[in-house]
Amino acid sequence: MNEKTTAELEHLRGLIDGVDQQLLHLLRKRLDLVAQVGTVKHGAGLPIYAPQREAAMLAKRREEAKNMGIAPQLIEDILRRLMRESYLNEKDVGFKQVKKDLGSVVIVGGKGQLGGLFSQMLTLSGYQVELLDKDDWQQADSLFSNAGMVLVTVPIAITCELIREKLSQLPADCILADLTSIKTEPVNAMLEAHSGPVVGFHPMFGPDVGSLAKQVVVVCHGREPDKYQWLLEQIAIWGARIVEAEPERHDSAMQLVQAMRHFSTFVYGLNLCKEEADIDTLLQFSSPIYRLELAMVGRLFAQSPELYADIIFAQQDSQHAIGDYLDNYREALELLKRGDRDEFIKQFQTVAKWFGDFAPQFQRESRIMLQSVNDMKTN
Ligand SMILES: O=C(O)C(=O)C[C@]1(C(=O)O)C=C[C@@H](O)C=C1
Repeated sequence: MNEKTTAELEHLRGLIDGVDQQLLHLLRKRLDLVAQVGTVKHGAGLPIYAPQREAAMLAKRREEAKNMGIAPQLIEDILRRLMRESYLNEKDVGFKQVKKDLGSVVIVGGKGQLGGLFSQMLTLSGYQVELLDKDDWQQADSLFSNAGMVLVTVPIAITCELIREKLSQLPADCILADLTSIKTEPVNAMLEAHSGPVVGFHPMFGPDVGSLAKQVVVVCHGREPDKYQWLLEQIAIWGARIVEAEPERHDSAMQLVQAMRHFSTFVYGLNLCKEEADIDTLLQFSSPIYRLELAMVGRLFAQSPELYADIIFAQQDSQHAIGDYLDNYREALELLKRGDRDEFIKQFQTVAKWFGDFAPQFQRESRIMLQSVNDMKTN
């Protein structure tokens, strides 16, 4: 680089620094306004997530961006990231308490991660939360006697046994609820153990989400839904979307969504490990989609083996789904071995037709994710 180029670049980069600093001031201003919105919403009991406001705002800003010669997707990306920040900041102001006269909430397994998240959300909403873990059972009776709700979030393998053995003497009007990722057996166990209100939940997210905005919580009704309607409203105020499901329908969908997904991810990691693949080299040669795939597989192994063993082994029926997958894999491998390219293309087209409009939709969504993966690269 000659001196003139260096000087020109330095000058321009100085101007860019100035613009970025102005952006910081604008961000500060926006965060302060969002905090005020949070306080107003907290007072009025409005949900953190306001989808109509978001859609209207994004549409307007996209239009304005276009008129200014700025890519509409750029402002959309920036605003979506900012709104993620809003969900986190608004959360800290606290939430309206829907049910004032509940008594305490006892979270059984409250020292686990998911229990911790629900404890935080309930506390931020003004409820008195008591945590009961395996070492504090001597306090159980006194905690249960004042409980308006008992929320069970222990490993799946011991959930039903714990419900049957430890939760059959709750006050009659106490709500019994659980957060287990399978629903049929825990909901039945709760209905057998307790004669009062019963409800099963499955939060469709991990405990590290930060905010519940836009997350999904599946609810399986047990008994006396009018007694726990307030809780559904409370969860909606936290920003989550409630999806109602019959326990059996939930569990059969979970075989595909969870047990099989996690199992094939496990096998993928197992295969890399047995093949002694060198992750550094794989990353060096990886396209964004492969990096994303590696991240999805690798993140499994950063978590608790017991948790995943529980999820996979809890559903006996998932063996069928996994078996079917293996059969399809084997048949597809035969195709490859036969060199039957035409049949591969035919089957590809059949699947593409079956995906229908979802295929291009997923392509659009994943393009944005892949661009983010690329943005994360530092070398
Ligand atoms: O306008 C609101 O209701 C806000 O909470 C602010 C905001 C934003 O950051 O602009 C954040 C979350 C909502 O989903 C919509 C918009």
